[in-house]
Amino acid sequence: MSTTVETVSAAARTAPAAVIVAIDGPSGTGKSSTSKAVAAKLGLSYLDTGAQYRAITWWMLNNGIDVQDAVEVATAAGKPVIVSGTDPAAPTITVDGEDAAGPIRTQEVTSKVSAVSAVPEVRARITELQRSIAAAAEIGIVVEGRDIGTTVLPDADLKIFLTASPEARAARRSGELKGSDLATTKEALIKRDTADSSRKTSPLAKADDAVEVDTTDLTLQQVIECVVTLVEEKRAAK
Ligand SMILES: Nc1ncnc2c1ncn2[C@@H]1O[C@H](COP(=O)(O)OP(=O)(O)O)[C@@H](O)[C@H]1O
Ligand SMILES: Nc1ccn([C@@H]2O[C@H](COP(=O)(O)OP(=O)(O)O)[C@@H](O)[C@H]2O)c(=O)n1
Repeated sequence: MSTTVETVSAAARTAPAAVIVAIDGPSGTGKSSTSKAVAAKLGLSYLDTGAQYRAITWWMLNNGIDVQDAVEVATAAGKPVIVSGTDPAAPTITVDGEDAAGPIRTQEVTSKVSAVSAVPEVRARITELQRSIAAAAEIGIVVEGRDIGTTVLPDADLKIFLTASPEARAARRSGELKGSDLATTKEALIKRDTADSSRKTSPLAKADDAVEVDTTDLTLQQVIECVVTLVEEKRAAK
């Protein structure tokens, strides 16, 4: 009996303390790439909250919901079952048991997601899901989105707010979307940022205690190293 207790307390002494990292910012600033790499490097879980808002939007579109009708969206918000896999090497997302990783990235979902994510009932549902996933991450988690530092996890150990010029962000995004026009991509991106920043319920915003990192002139590797250093400092101080 005493051996078990001693073994457990020895393990507790050597295990790194769970660390919660919130990474927010507009589209194309490098949140997903940075968060995945940092989580993989430090052995943490990873949660892409944008994928969850995309997943609920995809479900609404598939189920004949008028996404411009906030009342209709609010009424349906509790129906889909969204499950996120938090391994940074292979993050997954399913809706009612169906793999949604591909379909949530279509232009149609991208152009509709801001309307759905602005509905308070949608945010309440997804926020609750995000908090339960973060609470279950024993070693810690990197959670990326728009309102993680301000609303979802206001007590996070470390909050990062990534920014970059609209030109840099549009160039990165159109590099991903084969054959897309830079000006159109930039316009769509600015429109979505404006909608996300101006909604009433938990808009895209930098938390007062977040560290702002402008990634415009940084390589992805530099951003990853910067965030890894900040997390390690927080871990050491715990
Ligand atoms: N600092 C950077 N420099 C150049 N390209 C980057 C940088 N950060 C991310 N990228 C690239 O930009 C694209 C968008 O990055 P992503 O991580 O998806 O951004 P977000 O999650 O903020 O929308 C990806 O193709 C990624 O590889
Ligand atoms: N925490 C979050 C994350 C995303 N979102 C919404 O989900 C959309 C898609 O997020 P995303 O992270 O996949 O977007 P990209 O950065 O990939 O373009 C955003 O434009 C927001 O409308 C949100 O409202 N709150």
